[in-house]
Amino acid sequence: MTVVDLENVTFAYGEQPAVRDVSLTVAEGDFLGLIGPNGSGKTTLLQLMLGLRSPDSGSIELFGEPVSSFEDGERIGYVSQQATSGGGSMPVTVREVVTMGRFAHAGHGRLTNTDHAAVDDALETVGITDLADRQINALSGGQRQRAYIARALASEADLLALDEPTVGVDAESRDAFYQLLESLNADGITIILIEHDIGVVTDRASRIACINTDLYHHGDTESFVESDALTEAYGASGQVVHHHH
Ligand SMILES: Nc1ncnc2c1ncn2[C@@H]1O[C@H](COP(=O)(O)OP(=O)(O)OP(=O)(O)O)[C@@H](O)[C@H]1O
Repeated sequence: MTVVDLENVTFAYGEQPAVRDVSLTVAEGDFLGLIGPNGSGKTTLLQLMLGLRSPDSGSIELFGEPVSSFEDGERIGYVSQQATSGGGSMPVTVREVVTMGRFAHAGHGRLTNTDHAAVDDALETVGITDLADRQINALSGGQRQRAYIARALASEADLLALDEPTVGVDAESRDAFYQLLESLNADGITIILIEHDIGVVTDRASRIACINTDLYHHGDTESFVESDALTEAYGASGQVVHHHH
């Protein structure tokens, strides 16, 4: 089954396109690494895929339907850069954040036992049961990311989209975090991951999309490693791996 299908998608903020004529598909069960230099359109492309931005031209389907027909958050867990960087000062607990993932299921009624069980399961899966009653803003970066993943799991998302989720996370937590992603992927959740560390992407992802406004590569990780796409997309600057902060 095709989860995301982009055909000839172009998007510009002003005159200059951020994403140009990109066509690609993400299949159920894929672990897609989305890479490219700074400002190359990765976040924009991800937001287009999720229906958070409308393309200037081209078409986008999610789960075989036009992306515009999807309700906010339906079937999708999106962990944005802002979500994990600790922005927002809402005094909410981890349990409340994860419970928000159930609102689509609970409708306007009260949360059922099934909802509470789904929240407990999600907290358990990502290993933060002991943090459930802490304020979300009092967590470390890595713990906060797990909380947002748990929210996606509680919503029974089929697709998890993450935008540089390990910025500011120490190496050990980062490794554990990517192991969690791999095990979720093995359980059948489709993953799209923006990550600036190319070594991490080629180690973990089954497929790679490499962009710099234009799409330079889309295919399995092995064919990417053997191709010239990396040097072509990153240009002569030689800036292959960059670090934020
Ligand atoms: N809201 C916006 N308004 C205007 N221009 C924008 C906006 N967001 C992004 N851009 C521009 O569009 C281009 C693509 O940005 P985008 O954030 O998609 O790239 P990115 O690959 O995710 O970057 P990074 O790796 O630095 O996070 C950049 O040139 C950026 O300056």
